[in-house]
Amino acid sequence: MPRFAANLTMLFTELPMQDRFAAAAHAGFTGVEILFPYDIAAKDLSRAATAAGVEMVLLNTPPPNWAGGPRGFAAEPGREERFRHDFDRALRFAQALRARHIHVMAGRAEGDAARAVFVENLRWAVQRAPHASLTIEPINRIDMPGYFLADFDLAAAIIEEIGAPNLGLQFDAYHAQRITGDVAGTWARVAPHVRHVQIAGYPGRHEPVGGEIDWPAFFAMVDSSGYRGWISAEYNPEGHTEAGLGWLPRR
Ligand SMILES: O=C(O)C(=O)[C@H](O)CO
Ligand SMILES: [Mg+2]
Repeated sequence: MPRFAANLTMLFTELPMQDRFAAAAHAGFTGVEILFPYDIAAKDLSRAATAAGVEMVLLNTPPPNWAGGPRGFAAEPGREERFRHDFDRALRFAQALRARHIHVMAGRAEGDAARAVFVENLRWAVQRAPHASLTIEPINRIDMPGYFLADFDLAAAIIEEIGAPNLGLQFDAYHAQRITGDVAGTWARVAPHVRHVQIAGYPGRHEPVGGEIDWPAFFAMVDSSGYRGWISAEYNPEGHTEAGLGWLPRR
């Protein structure tokens, strides 16, 4: 059975960030992720994670603008220097937090030049951080207009092309359903590349309960595929976070 992590950027927002670690542990999560942790000193976040006894699972490459700013530069021609600077910053945070994965965000771009730059930047990153685990995540363009990586087959092709042991796929079931309408079929195609999973109900991006995704079947499929990584709850709670955690196994 995979382990469950709480995305602290979206869950437990009733509390200040440092208090969300303990709240997640109390609720039954054994791991946490933060999309953009850069506003708080890494040592303070690390202390909170250690005190709560939770593992830091993932963070994103900057910039840290969750409120609608750019979402990375890895696929943007002409922004290679900025990408490398941001990547090194993410690496420092990931090392300080002992984070398992770094999600390399592609940013807004399109076309062959963007694909080539994305591949080139990822090749640089996997060599720059051979001991880090890097992920790329297809994100739907309705929620994130213009985002370069919005195709699971393209992500799988790029991972195969680069062929690095420290690069894999971040499979967000919400985006998979929104992009393809077939989360199960998409999983079946790309499962060998998956090294991190995120979940949210579709439609609505709330708790993984009901809606278009058959959650018991999804968890059974992920489990039987041999995936042994983390499944992270990355959704906007309908109400109070705690009140919506009935879906979490082993509580
Ligand atoms: O939007 C998502 O699903 C993500 O996981 C991104 O990391 C958000 O920036
Ligand atoms: Mg996601």
